[in-house]
Amino acid sequence: MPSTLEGQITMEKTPSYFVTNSAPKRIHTMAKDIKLIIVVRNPVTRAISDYTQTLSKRPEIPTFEVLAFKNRTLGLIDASWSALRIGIYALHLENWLQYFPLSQMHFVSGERLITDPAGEMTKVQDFLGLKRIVTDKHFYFNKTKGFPCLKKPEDSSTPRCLGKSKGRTHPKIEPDVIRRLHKFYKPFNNMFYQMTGQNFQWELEDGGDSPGPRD
Ligand SMILES: Nc1ncnc2c1ncn2[C@@H]1O[C@H](COP(=O)(O)OS(=O)(=O)O)[C@@H](OP(=O)(O)O)[C@H]1O
Repeated sequence: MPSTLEGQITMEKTPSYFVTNSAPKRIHTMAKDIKLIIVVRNPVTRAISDYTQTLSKRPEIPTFEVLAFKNRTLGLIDASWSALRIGIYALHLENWLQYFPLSQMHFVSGERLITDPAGEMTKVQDFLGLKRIVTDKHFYFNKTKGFPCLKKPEDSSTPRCLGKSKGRTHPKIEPDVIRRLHKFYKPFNNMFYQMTGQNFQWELEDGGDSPGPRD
C-alpha cells in the first residue's frame, strides 16, 4: 500500500481477499481502522459469472452442471468448487467479524449497482465520509453494452463503459440446477442478511439465472 498523505484516501481492490482466510488478520495488523467495501450479488448468478469467466479462458472445462454436483442424482452440491464456495458469504463474513466490527464494513448490492449505480455510489461516498460528488448525472444506460456506463470520466472527454470481460453473456444453465442451487444457498443467504442487517432479496429471483440487464 502506498503512503497516504493528509487529506488523501488510499483504496485497494482485491476481490479474493473476502474469501481468503488469512486476509482479515493481516489487514487488521496493517490498519485496524480501515474501511471495507464488499460487493455481493446473488450467489447463484455469481457462480455462473465465475464459471463464464473461467470458460472464456479454458473452453475445454466440463459444463457448469457437471462441476456443480458431487452427485447429481442425489442432488449433492459440490460446495468445495470455488465458484460455489465463494458465494457462501456468511462463512467468509464470519471470519472478517473476528477482526473488524460491522460498522467498518459496507456492503454494495451487485444487483442495484447495475439498476441504480448512482444510488449505490451515494451510499459508498457517505460510508467513506466523502462529499457526494458522483451522482445520477455521471451515468447513462448504454443499450449496446446492456449496462450503465460513465458519461465522462475525469481523465477523458468521452464516455466509458467497463471492458469486454465485464458483462459477458452467461451460458444457459438447466433450470433444475438453478433451483437446486437457490435451495442450497437459502440458509446461508438468510444468515448473511441477519449478520449484515440487510436483506438483498436474492430468494425472490427463483427459476432461471437472475434477470440481468441483457435478459
Ligand atoms: N456498469 C457495469 N458494466 C459491466 N458490468 C457490470 C457493471 N456493473 C456491474 N457489473 C457486473 O460486474 C461483473 C464483473 O465484475 P467482477 O466482480 O467479476 O470483476 S472482477 O473480475 O472480479 O474484478 C459483471 O458480471 P458478468 O455479467 O457475469 O460479466 C457484471 O454483471
